[in-house]
Amino acid sequence: MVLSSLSVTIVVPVISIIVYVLVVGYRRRSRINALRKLGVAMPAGWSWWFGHLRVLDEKLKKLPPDANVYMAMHDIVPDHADSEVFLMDYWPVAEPMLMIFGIELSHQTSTKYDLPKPSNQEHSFSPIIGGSSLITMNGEQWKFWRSLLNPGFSASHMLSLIPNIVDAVDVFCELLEQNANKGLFSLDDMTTRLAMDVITRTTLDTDLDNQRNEHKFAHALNTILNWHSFWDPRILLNPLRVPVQWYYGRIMSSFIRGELSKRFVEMKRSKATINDSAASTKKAKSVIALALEEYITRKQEHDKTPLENIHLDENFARIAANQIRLFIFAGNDTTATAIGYTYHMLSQHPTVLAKVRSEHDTIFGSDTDPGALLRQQPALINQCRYTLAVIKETLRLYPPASSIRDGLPGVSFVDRKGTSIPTEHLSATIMHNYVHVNPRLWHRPLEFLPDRWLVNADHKLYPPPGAFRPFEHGPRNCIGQTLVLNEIRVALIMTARRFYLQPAYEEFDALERAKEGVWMELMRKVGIKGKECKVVLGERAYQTSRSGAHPADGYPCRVSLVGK
Ligand code: HEM
Repeated sequence: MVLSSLSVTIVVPVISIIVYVLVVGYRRRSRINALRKLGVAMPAGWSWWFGHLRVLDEKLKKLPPDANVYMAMHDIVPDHADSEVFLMDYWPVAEPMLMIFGIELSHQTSTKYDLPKPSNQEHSFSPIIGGSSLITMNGEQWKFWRSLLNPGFSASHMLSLIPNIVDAVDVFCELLEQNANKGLFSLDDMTTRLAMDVITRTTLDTDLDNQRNEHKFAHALNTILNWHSFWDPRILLNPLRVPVQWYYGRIMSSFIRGELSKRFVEMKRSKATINDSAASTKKAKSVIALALEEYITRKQEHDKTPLENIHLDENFARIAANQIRLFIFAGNDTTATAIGYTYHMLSQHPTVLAKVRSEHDTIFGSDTDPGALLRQQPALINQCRYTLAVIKETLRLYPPASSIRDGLPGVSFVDRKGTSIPTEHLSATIMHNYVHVNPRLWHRPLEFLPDRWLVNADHKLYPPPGAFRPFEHGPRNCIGQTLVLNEIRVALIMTARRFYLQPAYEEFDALERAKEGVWMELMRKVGIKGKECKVVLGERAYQTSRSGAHPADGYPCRVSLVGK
């Protein structure tokens, strides 16, 4: 009797789970079949049991294990040039996804239908960001926060923050000088620390001095990121992951909440003394200070609350802290990568580097301190048109991010062949890497040609509207794009004529081989261990899957002083 009730307790749930999996599985597989019948493009090799996972696995096997997963699409993309989209079915691991690499479908995703951010994104980002934030919000909540934060990122306000960037780049120069004519160092590590200092200075008005010594806040974020993955079961199932991320999340949170409270008190004080000339000639306000100012103004005007009675509402403070964590997360790796690849491109194209230097000589003079000039006249960066062209061309070839959205019931895309694709139950990703080198859109797509950003609209090289989208288009475009373009320009203006940076991968690989020892060498010689693939599409500094698509192995590099 006991045995039979026990078996009922075990067998019934097990059978229910199996039936549930079969029913859900059947329904999902049938949807893919229906899409196939509609003519939706998808790579060959689809299986009823594993969707396109085996196709993906075959492609990934040809790449280094840390290569960016989008690289696996390289052979598949040309097969779908007529539709400029294909469906990858990640069953049973994830939702099927439309992989987009044309302008029209990108426009439908980001602008025409402005599809929502994936519903599970908030949960995946939560250990890093702490909860709800701009990048995962939708609807009215997103509108409220975006309108509050937009003024802080406006072009004119960003210009007023150039001196903060110059301060951080000054430290970067000091560290490059210390490394000059010495051993190998990781450029990626240095640009990541620089980007962190710039973001915290500009968004929070806090100097972490993280470039000289890793700050506890940066350490906490890096540790959380090291324990984070969107998909890797080895990380996700590790029982230590949750407590580690919780512990370091608390460190980040308490630091930001402390800084936020300080800024709030400062803002109230400055508002109370608004007519005091000493207060009004203060230095430029950080992004969050402007948001707090707007928050106080709204409280005063809408709720008629007197200034002295305004307090930082707990709910507002919690989400504001998440927004700052988001800025630091969204802006740190991506910007660091963009700076690093810009130096890489200059190192590979000496004539371009010469033109950049000559532009800086013309605008800043050949023997002045460009940092000091920029502090006084930040608008000078807008005269550096060729420098900007170099940065854009780098972002075209090495975009650090992509865009993922959820489909909606009733919304159908139309691909270039005219096929209608119902988006319900699908996700859609705009693959910047492939939109940016789509040969239908770009002339000489794989070549690094900054001049394409300076030619007239009737020139063959002229970029077609909507084809360049590293920061995405539409209402959910990147709020930090002006900051990024300013930061890289300032970095180049202050370094390009002073330093000469060269990648040192061959040397790095030789050192790594030497560390492996005799045993591994023997295994390779007899063929037990295969030859390691370290190049992707001819590039040793290939983009990896680390958030922001960092260059492989941290971009080992050497630096020397120009003319010495
Ligand atoms: C090279 C550097 C950067 C690149 C390539 C980049 C790229 C992007 C892209 C593609 C999106 C849209 C994502 C989507 O559609 O799902 C985005 C959104 C966003 N980015 Fe950036 N980003 C960069 C730097 C920054 C910086 C420095 C900040 C902040 C200081 C920042 C803050 C944000 C935020 C808050 C959003 C969400 C905007 C919204 O949904 O309203 N990003 N970024």
